[in-house]
Amino acid sequence: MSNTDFALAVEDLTVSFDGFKAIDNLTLYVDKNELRVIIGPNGAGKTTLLDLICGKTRASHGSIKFKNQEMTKLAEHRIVRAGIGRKFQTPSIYENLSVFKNLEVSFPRGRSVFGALAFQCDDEVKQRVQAVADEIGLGDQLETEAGLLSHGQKQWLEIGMLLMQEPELLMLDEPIAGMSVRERELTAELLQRICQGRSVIVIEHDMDFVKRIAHKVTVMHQGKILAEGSMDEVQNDPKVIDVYLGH
Ligand SMILES: Nc1ncnc2c1ncn2[C@@H]1O[C@H](COP(=O)(O)OP(=O)(O)OP(=O)(O)O)[C@@H](O)[C@H]1O
Repeated sequence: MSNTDFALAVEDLTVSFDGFKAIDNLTLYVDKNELRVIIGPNGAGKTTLLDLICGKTRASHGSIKFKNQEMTKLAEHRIVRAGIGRKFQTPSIYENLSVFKNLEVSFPRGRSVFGALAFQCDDEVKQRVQAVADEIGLGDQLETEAGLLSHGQKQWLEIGMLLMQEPELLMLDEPIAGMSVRERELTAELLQRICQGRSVIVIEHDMDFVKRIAHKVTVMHQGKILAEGSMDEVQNDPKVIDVYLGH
């Protein structure tokens, strides 16, 4: 494939587990500043697709290009460094550290041991921590121990930890699971803000939430793309109603 303007270009991607194709010759393009939601029934391959993009799982076949750079052969940390951040369902924050410290440790340090050692918490880091904390709605909770935050706040903190690295593609797996109604609203607003400077891919089952946030929806089924388009388009697609929304 030649170079494209897409942030992410996935082409002919396949992964087999013992002969079973969890992702089957899938092609998907995501624009810069786009918020894409992936929906589909259990076992459709949604999580596996994100695992492939972030390098946790290796493709059997096909290509994943991020800003025109091939990702399929890169180690996971190189994919992170290329600008891809991934949030899993369970938060992996440091419960006994403050919000400030959690964000501070996520600031990308110098790449060498010396860089890391010589690094001090200077104004640049403090400013970024404050900016990210404000973005995730925890700007006045910097000294709070992370373990004392609500479930929703912990999820936002983890998003903040990813934002500290300024990813150009952020991937989130069911970000509102377990959240209160108010937390869901705030998460929708947060996602709308953070996709203004980057692409975001969200896996989600809650259709009201999908309607609120999605620029475009991709429906997966049996490792393939069943439909793609606006929420209205996919919602009225008989194939989608048949395998997913009608149930
Ligand atoms: N490492 C693995 N080894 C074997 N099979 C796997 C592996 N990872 C995923 N699968 C299988 O691939 C299929 C797709 O799973 P995946 O978790 O990607 O689906 P999903 O669309 O995210 O589903 P859900 O909505 O339930 O999270 C499932 O049948 C699953 O059992």
